[in-house]
Amino acid sequence: MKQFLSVHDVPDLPGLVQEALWLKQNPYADENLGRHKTLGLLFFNASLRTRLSTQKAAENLGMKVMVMNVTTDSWGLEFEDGAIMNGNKAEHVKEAAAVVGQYCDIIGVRSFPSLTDREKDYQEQVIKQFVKYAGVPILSLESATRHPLQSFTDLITIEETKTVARPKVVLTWAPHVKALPQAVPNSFAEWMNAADVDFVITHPEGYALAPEFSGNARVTHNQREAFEGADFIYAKNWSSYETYGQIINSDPAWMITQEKMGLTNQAKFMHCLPVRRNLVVEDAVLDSANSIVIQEAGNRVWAAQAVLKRMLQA
Ligand SMILES: NCCC[C@H](NC(=O)CCC(=O)O)C(=O)O
Ligand SMILES: NC(=O)OP(=O)(O)O
Repeated sequence: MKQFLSVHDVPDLPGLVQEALWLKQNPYADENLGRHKTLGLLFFNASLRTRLSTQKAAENLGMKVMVMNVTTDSWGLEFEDGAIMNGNKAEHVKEAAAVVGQYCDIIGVRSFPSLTDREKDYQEQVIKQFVKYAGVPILSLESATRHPLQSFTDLITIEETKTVARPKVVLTWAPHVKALPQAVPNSFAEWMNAADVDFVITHPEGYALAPEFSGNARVTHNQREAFEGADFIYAKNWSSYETYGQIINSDPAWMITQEKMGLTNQAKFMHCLPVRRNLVVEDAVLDSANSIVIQEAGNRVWAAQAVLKRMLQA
């Protein structure tokens, strides 16, 4: 793989899933593959899981890792072509990406959307500028519209915990106090549509995902109906795509409760984390035996390791 920005960069999805599950059993099998190779991780936004799991994955492959919180530790970056740089941005991405490319063999980038300019966010300007100017392969650590390492993790977690061959997987919107990106649900939908699962999305009116991501998934505004017979409940808040970046519903009735989990086929509860307790999901669900959020976060290592392995072999 020459880059990892979306599921479209994966030539054989079942093969990559098996690779990640194999690496979970054999974490040090490729400990010399990344010898003398350096991974740079650039964060424009906060992270706990992505930062630590990707670093651990790279170290399991023998890579050296450099991590930078770009917004606080480096120069303000300009992304507009032809900009007259007389404001507070000291460096253009043309130089910055190319320079980091001199030090690193692979560069990971996390950059959230503005949530103010839909067209610009969905053009993925930031990560695409890194692809254009870095001169080395780029790994998405969550971009404006996608979080492929998370979605890949979610798929391997479903694969290792499913009890039926073709599980019913439900992506459900849940309330939140902040306007959050659509990256996680977009990406989850894109990966589930590419996998062999029965995929359903449920959200309040006005929260439809961009059609390029929801694809042919079944969509319902009736959360209880969606939960019936589900094998996996994947909860996530997102801000509206239609009324771009806005919170247009905060109805607590959409919170995930034990009572609603009772409608399912003893579904496993999933969330990418961080999650706000008793707002998105009640304590009783997160603390139940059916919650697999910690296992899911643990699997971030194996997803990242499988992807980095393929990128090193490219
Ligand atoms: N990387 C996983 C999710 C990151 C981000 N969540 C957040 O910003 C939560 C922030 C808060 O709860 O204050 C999101 O939804 O895309
Ligand atoms: N799920 C996830 O990406 O977590 P972080 O934002 O903490 O990296």
